[in-house]
Amino acid sequence: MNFIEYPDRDLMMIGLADRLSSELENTLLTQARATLCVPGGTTPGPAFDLLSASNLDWSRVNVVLSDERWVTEDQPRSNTRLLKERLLVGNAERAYLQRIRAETATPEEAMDAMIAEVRLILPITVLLLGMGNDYHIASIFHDADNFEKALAPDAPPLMAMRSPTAPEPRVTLTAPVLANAMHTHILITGPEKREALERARNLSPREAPVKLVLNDATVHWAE
Ligand SMILES: O=C1O[C@H](COP(=O)(O)O)[C@@H](O)[C@H](O)[C@H]1O
Repeated sequence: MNFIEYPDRDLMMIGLADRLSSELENTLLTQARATLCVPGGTTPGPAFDLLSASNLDWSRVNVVLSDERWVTEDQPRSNTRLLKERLLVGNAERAYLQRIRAETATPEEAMDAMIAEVRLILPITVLLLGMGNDYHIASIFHDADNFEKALAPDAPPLMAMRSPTAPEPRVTLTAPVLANAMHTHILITGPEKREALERARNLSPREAPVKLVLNDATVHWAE
């Protein structure tokens, strides 16, 4: 694990956006396309604002969420809504959005079609993840119904998840896909998440899902 502590959140978002942009740009020197995977939630918005202005050839970039809450896009908790409002604007409007949300009542009804589409944009070139205080990454919650299945080496790339601590059904990219990313970054803020991260270092992936990717990740933290 590489841990970067920044003097404040603004500088962290600038440093992170620069880093993600450089990694995508370098990949596009040798590959036709690159895939950027990003989290939802409350933390990454300012990094998205900066990244969306980056002077990349966004028409060659696939963007996919690490996970989605099964809510409609008009809901504030929709991660797709966050992406559309904060990342896929400006220069980044030309990126291809691989959706992991469909207009079906349950994730299961759309799962086979979404899995087939997600496979087309793998592997992930640049992975940005958030982390909850309970150590979850994407929507891999240790108390979720499909937790063990999502950790299996032969897990499909996308799975439905239901956790007693999550108010709605979720879909999430699974452990093999996340662990196979070329570049991995974790974005966290505040003392509680830093303490959780320190604890996670001595836990197993079953106790702390962040451990699935932590060893190879760069963690970006500011108070
Ligand atoms: O529910 C989610 O939570 C995590 C962490 O979110 P944050 O609000 O604490 O930044 C996020 O990474 C994930 O994508 C999201 O669906």
